[in-house]
Amino acid sequence: MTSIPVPPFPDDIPTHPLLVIDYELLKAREKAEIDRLWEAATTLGFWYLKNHGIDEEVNGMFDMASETMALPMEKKMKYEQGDDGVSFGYKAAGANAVDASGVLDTVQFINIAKDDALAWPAQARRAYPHTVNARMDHTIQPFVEKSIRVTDLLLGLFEERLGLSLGALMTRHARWEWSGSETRCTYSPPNPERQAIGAHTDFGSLTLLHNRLGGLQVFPPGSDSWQYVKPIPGHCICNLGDAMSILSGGILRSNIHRVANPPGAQGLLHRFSLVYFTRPGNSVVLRALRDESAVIAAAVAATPEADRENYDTGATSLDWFTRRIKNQRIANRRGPETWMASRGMEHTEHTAVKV
Ligand SMILES: O=C(O)CCC(=O)C(=O)O
Ligand SMILES: [Fe+2]
Repeated sequence: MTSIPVPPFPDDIPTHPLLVIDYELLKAREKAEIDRLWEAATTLGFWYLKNHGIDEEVNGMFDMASETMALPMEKKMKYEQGDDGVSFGYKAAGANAVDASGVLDTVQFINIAKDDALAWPAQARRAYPHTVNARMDHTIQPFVEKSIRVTDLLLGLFEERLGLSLGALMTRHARWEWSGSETRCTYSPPNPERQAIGAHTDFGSLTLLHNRLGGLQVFPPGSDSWQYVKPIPGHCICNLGDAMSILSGGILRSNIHRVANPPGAQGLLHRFSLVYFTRPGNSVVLRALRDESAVIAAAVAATPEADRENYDTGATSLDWFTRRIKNQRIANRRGPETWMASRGMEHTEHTAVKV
């Protein structure tokens, strides 16, 4: 599927510009580039990353996604993630709500735990369809390894800028600790009427997203509308999730986003996307690290009293993740309150309503 040409993203549709950050310059510790990363991370919390070196593995992952999604439904359902708040495995279309009124999503996922990719050929967390197993060692493992390498560099840079000691974030994302970190392939058929994925902030720390078609939209701070983020070949879209916002006392931004039908002629195509989510180790308590950084302590002190409790959740990463996944599942829905119970750091005025 990598060679199928796609119609271009329309040029008459407004898009939200993101800063383009060069991974090679970050690796070389170029101060000007690290400054731009910091600007992106503390304003919108989204940026493009070029020269990440994952392209070949990304192509293989898209092939794995189409092979997996083409399996008969009863095969895929054998690996369904279930309703208990675990996200590894397959998710069928319509298993999650996209808003408080309970409208159903249109997206399918295959989510593969970082712990399974690294443990292969042993099984850590769960079993997967043969289309996944067949590509574990030459596609999925290298993709996960490279995604971890990129993520570790970014976490190290954030540690420094946040005034944390060396390893303060890294040890909270240790590769050996079981976590919700996973790679996800998404598939959604054309549907101009419905959202593929409802408005949300990401649950974990850092997301690396490889998009070929449009459809991703952000709701920028201070804006009054959803805006598309245009895919750029060879550039991944990075964004920060709730855990980084909480650990940093709100200095790093976890911005709300969703997936709508791709615009223009792209809207007639079947959409696949590929994500690597880094989430803290299961045991990590989600609270601002104010006792480890004067910068973070000052940020929390400057937060309005009513919002300060957001930075001391009392939840472990596992609790946080399980609650959010579980309460999105339509099978667990009792009413709008179930959707609200799935919420994290979303700016709530934009999340419960259809905009
Ligand atoms: O498919 C996309 O463009 C974004 C997916 C996403 O936001 C997610 O899976 O959390
Ligand atoms: Fe997301």
